[in-house]
Amino acid sequence: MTGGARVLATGLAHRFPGTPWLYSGLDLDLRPGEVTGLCGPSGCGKSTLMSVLAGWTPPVEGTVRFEGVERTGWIFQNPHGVPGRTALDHVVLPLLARGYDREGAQERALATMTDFHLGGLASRPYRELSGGEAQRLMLARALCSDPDLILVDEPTAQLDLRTARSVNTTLGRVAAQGAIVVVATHDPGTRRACTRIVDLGDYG
Ligand SMILES: Nc1ncnc2c1ncn2[C@@H]1O[C@H](COP(=O)(O)OP(=O)(O)OP(=O)(O)O)[C@@H](O)[C@H]1O
Repeated sequence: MTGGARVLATGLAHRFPGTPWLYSGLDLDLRPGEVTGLCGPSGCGKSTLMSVLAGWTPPVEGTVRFEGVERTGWIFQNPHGVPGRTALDHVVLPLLARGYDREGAQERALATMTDFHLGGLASRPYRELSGGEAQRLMLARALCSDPDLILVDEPTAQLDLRTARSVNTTLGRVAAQGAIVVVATHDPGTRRACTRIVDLGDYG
């Protein structure tokens, strides 16, 4: 995480072949510390825009400039883990892949999991985690890779109110640690956790 990252999108427009424009004329200037909520009705192009902001999908019109974005994390709506592996393993393994030794990786993973109120679940197999615990685990794992940009798709879609509230609080914490956070959501609670809302319905 460099802390000086910026994503500058200008004049974005997107459509799929043979279909109407999803959005057009969209400008975004995303900075660390911000949580930007992408809102709008189902099918308006939120996930498509996330893919454009991840640099995976080229925009049909417009440009996206990434400054100082070395690592991007994407947390999908339905997180997939390895059922028989522990919660801790899910956070440790990417750290090992980044060159941490086992002790260092476990220490960092546990500290981050504790931040996300998951410390007590470290040795629990992934298959026994609740939906909200799995979401928070994926956020903890993403944060451990020191991402400059984190894209989160519908993080509270299938969660109860209390768990959703805890996930929403987490988004602010991730941003406060210096990441640019972009979240696609329909949830009023998540909207309140955002520092800025982009309603794609305004660009249709
Ligand atoms: N590869 C594709 N080819 C053609 N159409 C696509 C493709 N991917 C998505 N679409 C269409 O583009 C539109 C926008 O999809 P997208 O998933 O970005 O919407 P969304 O706002 O994230 O929806 P939701 O809130 O339901 O998740 C939808 O009508 C979808 O069917």
